[in-house]
Amino acid sequence: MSTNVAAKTYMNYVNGVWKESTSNETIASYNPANKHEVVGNVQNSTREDLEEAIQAAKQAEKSWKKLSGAERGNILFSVANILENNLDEIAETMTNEMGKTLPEAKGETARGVAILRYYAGEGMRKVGDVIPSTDSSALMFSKRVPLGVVGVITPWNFPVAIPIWKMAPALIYGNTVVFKPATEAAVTAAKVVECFEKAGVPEGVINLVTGKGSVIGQGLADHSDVNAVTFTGSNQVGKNIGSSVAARGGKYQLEMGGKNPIIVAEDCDIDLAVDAAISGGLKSTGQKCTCSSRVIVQSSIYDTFKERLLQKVAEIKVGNGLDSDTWMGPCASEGQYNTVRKYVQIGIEEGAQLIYGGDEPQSDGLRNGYFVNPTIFEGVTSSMTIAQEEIFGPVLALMKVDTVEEAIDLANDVEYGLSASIFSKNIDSILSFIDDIEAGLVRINSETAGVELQAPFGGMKASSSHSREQGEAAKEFFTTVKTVFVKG
Ligand SMILES: NC(=O)C1=CN([C@@H]2O[C@H](COP(=O)(O)OP(=O)(O)OC[C@H]3O[C@@H](n4cnc5c(N)ncnc54)[C@H](OP(=O)(O)O)[C@@H]3O)[C@@H](O)[C@H]2O)C=CC1
Ligand SMILES: O=C(O)CCC(=O)C(=O)O
Repeated sequence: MSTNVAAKTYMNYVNGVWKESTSNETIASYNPANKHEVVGNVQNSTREDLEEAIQAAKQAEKSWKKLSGAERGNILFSVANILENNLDEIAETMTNEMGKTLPEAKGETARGVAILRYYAGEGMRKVGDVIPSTDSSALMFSKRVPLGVVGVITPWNFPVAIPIWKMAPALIYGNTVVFKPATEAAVTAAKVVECFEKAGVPEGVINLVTGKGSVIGQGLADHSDVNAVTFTGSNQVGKNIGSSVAARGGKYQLEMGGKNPIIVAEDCDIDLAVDAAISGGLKSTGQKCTCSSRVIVQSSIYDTFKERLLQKVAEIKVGNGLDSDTWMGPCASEGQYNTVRKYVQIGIEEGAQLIYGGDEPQSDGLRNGYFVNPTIFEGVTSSMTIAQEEIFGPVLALMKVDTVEEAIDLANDVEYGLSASIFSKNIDSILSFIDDIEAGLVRINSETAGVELQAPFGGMKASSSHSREQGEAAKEFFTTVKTVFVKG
């Protein structure tokens, strides 16, 4: 493990105390825009550290769940205010640590603030229903109660918003949390947890344990005192976590990949569709599970669409996310960079035509980062790897079809079903799309990415474990129901 002495070292947060791992080892987190710069060091934790955190969370749940929803909500309102006051610093850390541009990082942090306020308000809303009993002298009602200890395992691509959209609902409904962030975004995660500490969240209610996924993530999945696990990340890891938690009777929720299509119908506003393909496919360097990666275009407008797309993509400025003129930052890590390069090569070998990018920007200032240019393939068919597998990079695959029906069939011809969009002015095409598309997020004349915190979020098919996150849907996952029968 490498520790950089010049960079700050961040501790675990266990039972209200910032503490070192029993391993006495740290892991350095590097800036993907400059691989020689260490953003911070985080603890390389052990199962012993995790055990302490889980027991602290178990103990704390007894009193946390006894607070009223309004009391827990007031604490979350304070966390929101503290996060808002530290927005610039946290966003800058995010940009340094995983590469997204500063405006995107600020937008995401502001979204974290809004999510916290939404769930803080949830503390004043109902947690049950009165149900008429067949016995006229009895009172029957349902009451939602917390699950207990929740393990939160998150990825690096939304290092503020995803942890908050899992932890805020877990906490407001009375659960306690053990949080294992992605190692590549663990410094940002520590700064988010500092906001919870400063807001006075009682000891043990939220615990941060950084370290390897195979040790800490798997440890959460296996531990019988962890009542539920919520995960966002890759399909492979998600499936393993799901089966580990299910094997011991725990509850789990998985949000995983996407291979999201955007259908460009011949009657659409082509400029709008071009903007959506670029924004939905290339923002955040294509590292969103909701990113558009397949652009399915009707043949009658294909050439016009392609020409305008190429014109606009040529205007994209790749660079360090902190520079104000950068539109697209680096890949988040060497691993992601290698993955993108690998898929570009596979695309070429399988016969797709590379019509833009596929290489790296040549500017001297970018030599030390994991930069790639936006990339466009055409002549992509559904059997090709780049039409089937999640790349998680700035790569668009253009596919040509004759009809909207053909487009919808092609759109559905993947194992994933997270988000899908159509650009059309024809109400029949739009209604068929809404009915027939296999996706949890169905977007009309709007890009595939972009999630609203008050609405259910999740996918069909291999994209999720069929549950939904965010909005009121979170209540389903983070609580269980008691049916109470009272006879006087
Ligand atoms: N749906 C989405 O939003 C995301 C999808 N992905 C997809 O996954 C690919 C790989 O990205 P990657 O970061 O490796 O995603 P992972 O699924 O490996 O990581 C997600 C989280 O799971 C943890 N983890 C890793 N291995 C295990 C394990 N064996 N048991 C329990 N937890 C584990 C990670 O910890 P640690 O960081 O320590 O490894 C991280 O906290 C991407 O290229 C992309 O296709 C990635 C991120 C988000
Ligand atoms: O599109 C978004 O805002 C959310 C994307 C997301 O949840 C993810 O990439 O994991």
